[in-house]
Amino acid sequence: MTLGIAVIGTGRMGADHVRRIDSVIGGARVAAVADLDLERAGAAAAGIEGCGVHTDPAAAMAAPGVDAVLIASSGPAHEAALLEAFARGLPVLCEKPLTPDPAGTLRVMEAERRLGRRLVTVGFMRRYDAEYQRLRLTLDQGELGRPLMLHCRHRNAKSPSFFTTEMLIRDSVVHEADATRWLLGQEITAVQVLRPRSTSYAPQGLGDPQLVLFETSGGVVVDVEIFVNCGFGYEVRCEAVCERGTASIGESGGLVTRAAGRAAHGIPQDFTIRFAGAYDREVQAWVDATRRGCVEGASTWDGYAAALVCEAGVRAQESGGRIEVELPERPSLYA
Ligand SMILES: NC(=O)C1=CN([C@@H]2O[C@H](COP(=O)(O)OP(=O)(O)OC[C@H]3O[C@@H](n4cnc5c(N)ncnc54)[C@H](O)[C@@H]3O)[C@@H](O)[C@H]2O)C=CC1
Ligand SMILES: O=C1[C@@H](O)[C@H](O)[C@@H](O)[C@H](O)[C@H]1O
Repeated sequence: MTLGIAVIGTGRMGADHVRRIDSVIGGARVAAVADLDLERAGAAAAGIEGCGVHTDPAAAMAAPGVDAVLIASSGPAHEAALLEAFARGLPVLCEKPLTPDPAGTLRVMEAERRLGRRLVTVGFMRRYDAEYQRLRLTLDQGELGRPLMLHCRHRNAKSPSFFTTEMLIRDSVVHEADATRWLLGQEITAVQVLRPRSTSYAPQGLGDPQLVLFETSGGVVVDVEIFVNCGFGYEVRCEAVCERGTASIGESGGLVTRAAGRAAHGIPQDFTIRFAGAYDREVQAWVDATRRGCVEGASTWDGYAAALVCEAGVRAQESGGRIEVELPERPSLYA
């Protein structure tokens, strides 16, 4: 059976996911879309046969032929959409952050536990990126010895107009929170944030860049430069420093040219280019698992753990101190 998907939120990511489901991946169709902005929803659905266009997420989920939901609305709208999907028993792929704050994620987790089965996959797409997968395999194979440190760089050319200093952590560094847990198989136990002077290219009031430090349960220290108005392009790098060597990803965009005394390579301008393959694999994997009746990938628990790390990060931003992450015991549903 072809999976009928309701896509909630048809902004930048939602519209890209509609295009991906409609013309890149297999086994699924866009059955309905919803966005508060009807025109935007209509534009995303243009040319897709039988795709209903709505402003209300609940109406899109109730549309004929909907078997599953992809949530790509703004972070604060995720919780209501998730609970609506649960009420209908629909499997969900939800863009990160699962909710912007751990209190919201906890409510979602409690609702899913009451259902007694997993319905949610969180869109932490780096888990599907070929370079991240090779880095994890390299660490798992153990030839480099135990990891000691990760040096991460996360740079965006320009932040959206609605971006706040908190969002550098909750919206951007949330990726490194998940990637650290996934790469190392360790929990993040404490967070510190150092705040250099802000770039004059950041909108007024935005503290950009920042240096975020994680400590992990296995004694690894992770530094993350988050810089969302770097100006020159989109870069996500990670270097693992291990006992017998290092492994790094994100160093070059692929092709390198050498001419007239210079070597050069292009830099992607945003995540839709750098992570295009990862988004394709993520959505395909979710569709395939859902059609088999399975739920795979990052769980609500992973979304919660990342949200707790980000909460500690925001408190560390405010206090300038070292904040411990209080992670409760993992419920058996997410074992
Ligand atoms: N995995 C990744 O690399 C990325 C993930 N994201 C995530 O994707 C989500 C969407 O981000 P963008 O597309 O960049 O934002 P956007 O602002 O371009 O789009 C959000 C859309 O959601 C709609 N919306 C908001 N509340 C709604 C509601 N209650 N019901 C229906 N529609 C609603 C808005 O009208 C807007 O069209 C966010 O969770 C964001 O964190 C964004 C960029 C990259
Ligand atoms: O998820 C994303 C955005 O929401 C976030 O704002 C960017 O900083 C990240 O690079 C991107 O992957």
